[in-house]
Amino acid sequence: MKQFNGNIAILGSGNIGISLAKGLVKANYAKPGQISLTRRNVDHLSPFAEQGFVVSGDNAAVVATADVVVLAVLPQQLNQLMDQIRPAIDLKKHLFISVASGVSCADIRNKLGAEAQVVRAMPNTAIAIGQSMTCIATDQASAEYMEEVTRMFETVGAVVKINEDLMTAATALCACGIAFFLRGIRAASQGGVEIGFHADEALKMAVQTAKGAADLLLQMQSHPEQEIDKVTSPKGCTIAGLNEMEHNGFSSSLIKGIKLSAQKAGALYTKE
Ligand SMILES: NC(=O)C1=CN([C@@H]2O[C@H](COP(=O)(O)OP(=O)(O)OC[C@H]3O[C@@H](n4cnc5c(N)ncnc54)[C@H](OP(=O)(O)O)[C@@H]3O)[C@@H](O)[C@H]2O)C=CC1
Ligand SMILES: O=C(O)[C@@H]1CCC=N1
Repeated sequence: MKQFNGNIAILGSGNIGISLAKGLVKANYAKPGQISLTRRNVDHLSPFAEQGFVVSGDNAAVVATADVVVLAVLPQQLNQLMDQIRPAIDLKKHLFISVASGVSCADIRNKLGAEAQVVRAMPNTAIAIGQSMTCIATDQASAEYMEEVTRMFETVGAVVKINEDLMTAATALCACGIAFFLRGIRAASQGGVEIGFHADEALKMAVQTAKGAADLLLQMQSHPEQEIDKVTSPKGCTIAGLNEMEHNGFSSSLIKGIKLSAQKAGALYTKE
């Protein structure tokens, strides 16, 4: 299996780029000195320089020193970035991992070269603490590159390999999804304040309750409704609250939001 013991360039070190860098270091996949971080406003990266990361505003220079190149700018910023790095690419050496929503491996090869090894990854921000749900896909990258990308993302969470045509769906469910669950926790804590708790204790209670719900499903490998059935005592308060939420569109709004996010994720990139 191909092993990358070399340098990783994260081009576009914003929210997800920095989360990835933090996660890879926390997981001991790489040392800070092996990870180069770029952005145009490079001053914003000085806290990371202090932690030992290489920081730069020069994408092409960083690519020249890297084995793995992570494309982590917005879809709307990607064409310009790829134009910048094209002269520095060594197609025999570089593995490209794109986390950009709605940009296909073929779109990236069209810009970087037909022989480019391109894998798409869709992590979420929990990658910073090793708890990402990351979906990965490729159309043409070799099995050994896919194995290495799997190994890399398995150090920072769970990995599922999917067909590339499902990547926008994965964006909505997993990458956007973490925000949906966070909003759910926030809403629960606001309910907790209305019924008598201080905000800090309500939030702590809501967070631990959400964690318990997720862990029940992970550890018992059961279906949510099986676990819900154990909570809803006949004529009880849980079913009363749950049905009131459903009358107000709880499941429906989550489903509709996920569908809209998936639609939007597929429309963020414009080919040039
Ligand atoms: N946020 C998330 O949870 C997730 C995001 N994604 C995807 O990751 C990508 C980034 O999203 P996100 O992190 O939220 O966005 P951010 O805006 O936080 O990060 C993008 C970064 O790219 C930098 N940038 C822009 N142009 C260049 C350039 N030419 N060279 C170097 N750096 C550049 C920007 O900094 P500056 O302006 O200083 O250059 C910015 O810090 C998107 O494609 C998104 O779809 C995927 C999964 C999850
Ligand atoms: O909101 C966005 O467009 C990005 C993609 C997935 C998460 N954040």
